Amino acid sequence: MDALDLLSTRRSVRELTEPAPDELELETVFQCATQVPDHGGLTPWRFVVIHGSAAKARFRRALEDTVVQMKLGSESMAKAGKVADFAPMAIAVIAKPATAAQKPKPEWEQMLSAGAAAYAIQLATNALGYDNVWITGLWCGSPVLRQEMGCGEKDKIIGFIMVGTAQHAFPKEEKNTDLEPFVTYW
Ligand SMILES: Cc1cc2nc3c(=O)[nH]c(=O)nc-3n(C[C@H](O)[C@H](O)[C@H](O)COP(=O)(O)O)c2cc1C
Repeated sequence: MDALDLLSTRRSVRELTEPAPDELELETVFQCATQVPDHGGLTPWRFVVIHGSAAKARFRRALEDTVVQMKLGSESMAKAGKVADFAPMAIAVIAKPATAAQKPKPEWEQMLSAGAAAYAIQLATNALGYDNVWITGLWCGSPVLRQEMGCGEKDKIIGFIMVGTAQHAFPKEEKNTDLEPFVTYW
């Protein structure tokens, strides 16, 4: 797919089913995710792939334990189930600021690099023919998920890229944004 076509027609998809990328395709996806701009070469990102029945069961348990631990109630428990079943694959993107680096860069810059990595995962999976959506919700702040994913104090789960194949065909058209409010030419 032409790069500009991909960038100008990308859409999030919320109804996702099998198939999801295989191991070889994931290698490509993470090669793309790790080519993002990265001031100082600090590699401030980590990725956790949740795929397959064992991983999905672990994810579900962590989501449900979050609801119990944070006393969030039955509505959130239902949401936890939906997140667990959202897609055949979830990729957690964790911003891992290298604060102890010899020449650290501001944390906000490192967060943005992780955000770029998340977007690269979206674009790369799209380019491979899959669909996805980036979600966050209260799950990103979950102490259970943070611990399960080995987050340090400064680390932030910045999203879960839910990946699979669109259940229904959908039109891919350019958004044709009215650019006037967003762009100034000096
Ligand atoms: C950091 C971030 C967090 C998001 N969190 C959620 C979320 O928790 N739930 C949700 O439905 N959409 C969430 N979205 C929005 C969707 O990923 C998507 O971008 C939005 O629905 C617009 O669709 P589009 O990407 O096709 O334009 C989030 C987007 C970003 C960038």
